[in-house]
Amino acid sequence: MKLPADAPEVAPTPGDLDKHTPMMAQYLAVKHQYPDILVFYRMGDFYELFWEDAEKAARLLDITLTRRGQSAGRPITMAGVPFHAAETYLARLIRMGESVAICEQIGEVGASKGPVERKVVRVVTPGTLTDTALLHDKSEALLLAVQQGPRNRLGLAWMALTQGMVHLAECAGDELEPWVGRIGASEVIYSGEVTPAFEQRLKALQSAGAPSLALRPAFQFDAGLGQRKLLEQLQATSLAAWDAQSLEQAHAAAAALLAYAEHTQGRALTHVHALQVQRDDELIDLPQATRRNLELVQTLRGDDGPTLFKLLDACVTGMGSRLLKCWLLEPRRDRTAATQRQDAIAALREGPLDALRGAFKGINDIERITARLALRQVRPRELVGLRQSLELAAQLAPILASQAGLLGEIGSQLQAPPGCAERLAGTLMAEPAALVRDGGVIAAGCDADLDELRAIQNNADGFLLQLEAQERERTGIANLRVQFNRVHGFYIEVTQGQLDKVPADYRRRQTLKNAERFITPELKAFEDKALSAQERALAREKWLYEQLLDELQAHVPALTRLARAIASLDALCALAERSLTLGWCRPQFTREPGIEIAQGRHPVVEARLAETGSGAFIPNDTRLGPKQRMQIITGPNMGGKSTYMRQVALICLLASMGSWVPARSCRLGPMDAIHTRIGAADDLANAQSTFMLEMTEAAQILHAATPRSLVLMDEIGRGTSTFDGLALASGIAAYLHDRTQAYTLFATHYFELTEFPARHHAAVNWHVSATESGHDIVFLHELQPGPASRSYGIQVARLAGMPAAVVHHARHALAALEEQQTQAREQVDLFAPAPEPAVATRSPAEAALAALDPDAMSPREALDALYQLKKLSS
Ligand SMILES: Nc1ncnc2c1ncn2[C@@H]1O[C@H](COP(=O)(O)OP(=O)(O)OP(=O)(O)O)[C@@H](O)[C@H]1O
Repeated sequence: MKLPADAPEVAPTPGDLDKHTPMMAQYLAVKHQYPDILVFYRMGDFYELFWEDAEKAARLLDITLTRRGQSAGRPITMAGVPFHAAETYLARLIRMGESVAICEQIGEVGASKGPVERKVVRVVTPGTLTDTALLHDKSEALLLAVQQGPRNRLGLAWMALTQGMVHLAECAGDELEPWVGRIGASEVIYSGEVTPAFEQRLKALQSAGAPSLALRPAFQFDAGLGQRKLLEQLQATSLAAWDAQSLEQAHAAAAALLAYAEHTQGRALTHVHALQVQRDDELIDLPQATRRNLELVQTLRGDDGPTLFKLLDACVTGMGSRLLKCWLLEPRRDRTAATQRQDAIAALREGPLDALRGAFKGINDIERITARLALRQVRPRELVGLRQSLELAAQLAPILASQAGLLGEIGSQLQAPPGCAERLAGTLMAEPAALVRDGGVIAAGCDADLDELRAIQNNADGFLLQLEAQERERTGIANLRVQFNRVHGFYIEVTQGQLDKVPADYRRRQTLKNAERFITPELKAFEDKALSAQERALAREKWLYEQLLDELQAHVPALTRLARAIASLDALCALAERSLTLGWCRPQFTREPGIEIAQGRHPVVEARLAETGSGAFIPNDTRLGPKQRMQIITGPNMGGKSTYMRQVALICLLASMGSWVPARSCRLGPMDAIHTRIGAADDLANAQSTFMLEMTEAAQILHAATPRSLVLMDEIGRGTSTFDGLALASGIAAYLHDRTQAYTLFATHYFELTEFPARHHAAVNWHVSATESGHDIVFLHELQPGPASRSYGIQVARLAGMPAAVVHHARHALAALEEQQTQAREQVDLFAPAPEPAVATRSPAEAALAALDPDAMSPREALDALYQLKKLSS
């Protein structure tokens, strides 16, 4: 991997191209167009990288760096990856957030003087992946474009290239982080003209482990162009049908999004013809912290499981899994879709479930194959997969024949485009070669010319045997052989001892140690015919394949529709299967506010307990409404407080996505957000301490929550001294109770807080039960009314294997502390209303200054504001 000692080379600038070898000049011209990303430059069976690219690739991929020859007097450092293994290397680079321009040989070798013509055919970037081998089959690779508009507005446009749908949204400038977090893009593009502060925020997102960033020219972020491009993609005359006509900033982002996507694919996006506008008041808000704390798609340790999604994902197809994940992460406030899904689950449970799930087996990822077809990247074997899938999909619609509602609607969309499967079957071999360029892809009988060319090749064997017999007889050489190899073509081989019998018309082709190889005019003529037949057959196959792709383009919209219908059906079947297997019930939506759950369970903990045989899960009830909005939950460590709170949130989320829920019954009023403040991990990357993070998250919740939000507060205040923590916890509880009025589950170890309900009418004490048996503690995990009598911390420490001396010491210390506290207690009233804070009066200039947003101002506006301030302060 390391170069021989002397210095790394810096790539020469293209200014002095004529001093370079023709090939390096060609390379440098390509590299000049892609200065910031790696260029894979095709040379025969390898993709080569040069100079800095080579050094970077050698470092990232641990491949050998070599030095070969010179160009313009400088040694050429290079590193290469074999063409056939390129995908593995690409996948690794993409995972590291790198992008790669793939430069292929497009001209014929020897067609002209100088190097073969080469061209960048596509750019592989983390957010624009379409290659099945590079994609995770259960998640999308999303590209997001962000436009920083005036007046503190942001425009967002995003898409998965394999889906063909553009999403648009606009939000306030300070909402960038939650939106980017929610969208979960793999790559974010932004204009070269954003303010430095804005760019800094994007970079901070990136360092928090999120997407890779790409800077794009400012002129591409053009609202007018965006609107035109969207209309073109949608083949519509107005965006009004999507209620998207006034989203100017989002249009600007869409312009850059589509331009970048086209640029990476090297062609127009003919499969993109769907649009969805997302408004933040349409979805139930699941902030990043909530997704993380509830372990929806990733555990707190960053693993794929056990998570709620992993438990839910009984889908048979990748398309189904991806859609299910989307339902889970984007539940809607409006319950229409959720109710339709619940109805569908009920109907599936009644009958067609097993038949449908059986029929999904063997169906390939039609969605991704279709996108690759539209981008003309599809491989022969994927098309054979598509054909098989279309045949299998034909069995689905009859199973849904008698269904109404959502299932009936899906059933009507399960139509394969007429003639498509037949066309594929008639054109492609049943087991074609991996790549068209190798031949062996187009079926026999599909094209008369191809059949004829193949016949010439196939007849070669017969011809050679016949020629061999004829020549043996003519020359009397019994061991004469007529053969073929790739390098030398056809030849007649005669061993040393027989050379005197060689006739005059034999021309020498090659001399070996023990034999000579010859060619005759007759064999030469045959060779020309056979070799040209082979070349022509390959060219013909390529042409026929292109014809097939041309023809299939017309089916792309229908195939996309079919893929979506199968994905929905698969996701619904998964939910129905889960509801049956895990014993879930159908939740009821109500107009009145409230959360009522009878015998609720935490689905993931319950599954874990069942898996490990560690006993049954103890169900618990929940009742929250306008009169009882807040539960103060106390009880021992390990008692089940966190589990209980999370289970309430998960049940609400499952219900809102349209799933059935782990409970005996559930009634759910309107809901707009689920906020959680649970546990804390230091965010060292962003230089935030545990306590700072805890307070930041809590503050965000207090600002964002509404009476329709569910708030989970787990042990708030524990990150600082007891008094600070207790004082803050009581302040936060009072704010949530009096002002925010959200449904709140408030778990705490501060016993003082159990006095809170006495002064706050909508709060009530609950505790998780435990009993003592001797010195040991037994957790009952049952939620009971009233405060916990004690905390059992010392017993839990003993269970955890704490040395006996420490436990003994702790018992004594505890007794002393408790005595001291009883004496001090009466003097402090934690919940006495605090006097109103003195509000410092602001001068008019200060007020005007506070209202300014420098990020959103043009230089002209900034100057005007400065004059205005000067006037106010004089
Ligand atoms: N309802 C239940 N039924 C059965 N087991 C449960 C139940 N609730 C919790 N458990 C078990 O107890 C363990 C501890 O639960 P949990 O983390 O919720 O306790 P906690 O009260 O929040 O503890 P701490 O205060 O230390 O955070 C869980 O991992 C689970 O195995």
